[in-house]
Amino acid sequence: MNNYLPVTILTGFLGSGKTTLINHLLNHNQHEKIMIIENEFGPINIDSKLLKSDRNIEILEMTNGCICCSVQGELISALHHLYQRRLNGEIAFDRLIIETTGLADPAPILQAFFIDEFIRETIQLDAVVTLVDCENIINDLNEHRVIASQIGFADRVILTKTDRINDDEKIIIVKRISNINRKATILEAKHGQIAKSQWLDINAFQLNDDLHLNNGLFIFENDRSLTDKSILLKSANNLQKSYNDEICSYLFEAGELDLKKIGEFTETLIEQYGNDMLRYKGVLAIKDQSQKLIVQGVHKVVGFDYGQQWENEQDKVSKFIIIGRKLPFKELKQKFLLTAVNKS
Ligand SMILES: Nc1nc2c(ncn2[C@@H]2O[C@H](COP(=O)(O)OP(=O)(O)OP(=O)(O)O)[C@@H](O)[C@H]2O)c(=O)[nH]1
Repeated sequence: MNNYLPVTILTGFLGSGKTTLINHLLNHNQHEKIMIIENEFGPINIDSKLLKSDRNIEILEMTNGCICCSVQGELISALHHLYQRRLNGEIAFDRLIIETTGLADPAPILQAFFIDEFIRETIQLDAVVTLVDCENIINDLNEHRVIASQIGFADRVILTKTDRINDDEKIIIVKRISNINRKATILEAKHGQIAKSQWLDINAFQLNDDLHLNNGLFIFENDRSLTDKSILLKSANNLQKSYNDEICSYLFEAGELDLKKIGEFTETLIEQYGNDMLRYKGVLAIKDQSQKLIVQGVHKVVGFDYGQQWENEQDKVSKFIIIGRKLPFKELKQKFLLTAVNKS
């Protein structure tokens, strides 16, 4: 065991299948030891009873309230404590999963990883994984705002209970989720069955140039390569329904950009709208620069870095995606386009 400690935030509304997924992971992952932080409302944590006790699992329960509103500080000190005990050899585990209560907005949980310097430097936030209960999602989305937020923050959305719906219903659900979050890869798990490589060790918070935009459901052909299950969605092309979800994806595209102008645009954007920007990522082509400029952020926490080289001139297209709450899309698009270099 080394000091490297990856953390996955697992969210999903009440009954969406979080415990079922973890149980499946534990049954098929004998080599790794997993620490789980569970957070439920109320004084008794029922979930830990449902999780099969196993040698390769330790559960830390946080039952004083919801992580998201009252115990962010408690989460931070729990993370410090766990890390230190692991370092001292008092407990051994290879990864940590934070299973949130179904009612939690992931924002404050995510923020804990950025606001605390010690955590930022020692613990690697791997990804936010959100489960969606396909049997109930359409009704629940309209009634519980937190679900759109859980989907909006996700790097992976895993559909559950797909055995309870037909393909047409699945298409509608996939479209609705894509409308909210076009950056997350949408996958499927029946009764928790999904390979761990599909939702663990994603490295979603590393500054890399992977800006994968989803248009549908994905399956993994082998361990890592994603294949668009487009057949399922072709029949849905005429489904042009627009949704009124508060949170949705905004995509900006242009050619080469002026570094100073895009810097100013991003700064103003974050200053004005950072609170309403759940996640965002840009892979940008900068004039006279052979490397891709990567921008990635959560609310007002943003990181910039140069990534790989562009392979050839024709590929130099700048893409910037924001998953946000009620942003003035037309106005922002116009401002983004103004940062482009005029080629004439
Ligand atoms: N039909 C069907 N049922 C499922 C599937 N996945 C989970 N379930 C069932 O859904 C119910 C809720 O699953 P849990 O894993 O307890 O969900 P949870 O997200 O941990 O629930 P909370 O802790 O209440 O938020 C259980 O009865 C599961 O057996 C699935 O793919 N298909």
